[in-house]
Amino acid sequence: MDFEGSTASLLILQDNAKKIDIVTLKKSDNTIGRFSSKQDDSQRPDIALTSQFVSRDHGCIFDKGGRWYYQDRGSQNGIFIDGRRTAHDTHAYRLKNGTILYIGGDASFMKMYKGEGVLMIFLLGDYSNQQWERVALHGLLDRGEVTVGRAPSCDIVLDSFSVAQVQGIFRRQNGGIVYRNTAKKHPALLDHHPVRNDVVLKDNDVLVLGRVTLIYTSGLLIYLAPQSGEKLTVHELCRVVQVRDPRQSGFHKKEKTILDHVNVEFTSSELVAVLGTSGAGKSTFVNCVIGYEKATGGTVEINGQDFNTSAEKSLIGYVPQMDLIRPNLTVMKTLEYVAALRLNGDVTQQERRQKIEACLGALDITSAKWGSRIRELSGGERKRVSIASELISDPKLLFLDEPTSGLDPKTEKLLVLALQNLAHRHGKTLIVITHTLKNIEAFDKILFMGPGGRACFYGSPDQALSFFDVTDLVDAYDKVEKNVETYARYYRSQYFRER
Ligand SMILES: Nc1ncnc2c1ncn2[C@@H]1O[C@H](COP(=O)(O)OP(=O)(O)OP(=O)(O)O)[C@@H](O)[C@H]1O
Repeated sequence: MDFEGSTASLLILQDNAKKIDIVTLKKSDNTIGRFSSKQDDSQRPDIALTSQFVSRDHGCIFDKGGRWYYQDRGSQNGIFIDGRRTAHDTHAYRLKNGTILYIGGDASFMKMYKGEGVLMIFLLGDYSNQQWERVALHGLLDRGEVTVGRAPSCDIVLDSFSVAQVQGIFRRQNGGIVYRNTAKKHPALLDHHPVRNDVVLKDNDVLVLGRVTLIYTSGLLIYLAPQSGEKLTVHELCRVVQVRDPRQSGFHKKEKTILDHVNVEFTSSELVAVLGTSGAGKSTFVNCVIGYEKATGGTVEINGQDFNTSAEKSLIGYVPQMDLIRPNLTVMKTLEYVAALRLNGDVTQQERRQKIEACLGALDITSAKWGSRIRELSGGERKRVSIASELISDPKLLFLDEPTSGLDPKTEKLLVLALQNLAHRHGKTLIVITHTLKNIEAFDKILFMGPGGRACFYGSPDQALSFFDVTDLVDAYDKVEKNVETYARYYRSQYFRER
């Protein structure tokens, strides 16, 4: 199985940000150490740093069971992880998306000492081909206040809907630089704390505006606007419910596991089918992931952060089986209502219209249909409008409950192709509960659930055929039903071995 989503990178700033590197991490140990050109190349660590504060064999970063960790290797100065010093121990520290690692001589949080410390930011995803933006903030401030936001009129434009039109202002004050977050509905975070009123920026501060992370260092702002690349990690997800015990009289209850330690990782731009016999736990799985039903164990993380507490919750959309759109509204009015509800107040009329048209376009709903009432549409068209309206808030992951049920074969195929288009051309990840195997070859991955809410397989349709040793996937249902324990145990061991 291919779990490409566990790729991670390290952004490294050295020499007062004169040198910026991005390293794609291997899953096994990535050794970190000091290295100079005078040393023998065979001693070169994977992450070779030049700072005098770095020990020759400082520490290492590795992946274990789909999670990333930093472990010290007896370094002299230790390391700061998100501002906390973790010197002289060999505990493995969990790294999450955006974790800041700093090696330096000064005990105050991440202050570069004569520019010789090293600032590193751990990022989930592969950023090797992306360009980091650098803005000379000091220079811009010579001309007065500097605005930052989504609007093209801002001095620093962050092209992301997660950022407000005008998110905040930088200005000079008493020789320092102050950031004020002016967008009340869009809080900013500075080194993981919400920004209230004015904050004075220090070297190597990490400012998070929406989903954009900016590093302030040596008068520069360095940032990478987020692309697609969201990752949803489901870890040991369980749901146990109380049911009436038929062996006992009265109201005696017993526990029933309807979702049993499910582990799976969804990555961007994939169309995923959730398959399984009736009652296998497909809906329970999806409902627990999106938080509609309460999981009794396990975690759901998006980009390495707990999904339930994460501001990234808006990254997920859900299209129920029953369309919630109102039959008497036109297609355009339907989307306008959703846009008014979901988009921030500072989105202009023009931006809103562009967004609506882009969502309709992504589902191939041509302008000829924009004035039609929902009740005048075919089942397939109605479903497309439902999906388009869910796209308004720009979710990166979209869960759909049997979107093709009740559609004729031709419409069904067209809808599946539209879903595939959303995944491959628009960078969405779609997780689709389905009972039908028609068009299954259009899906990138299959999550096969077995009775008792057990995950039995996750991989491509072709891999599923060889895995279950069948020529038609329909025969896998029977095999899973009869051997759920074996498949579930095998899946689990494979999953953890490959991470
Ligand atoms: N709140 C609950 N209390 C008791 N049992 C439940 C509860 N919710 C779901 N179940 C049971 O858990 C099992 C899984 O249900 P779920 O709806 O997730 O299955 P499914 O695979 O989506 O089924 P279908 O394909 O028929 O929609 C079923 O046996 C169901 O009866």
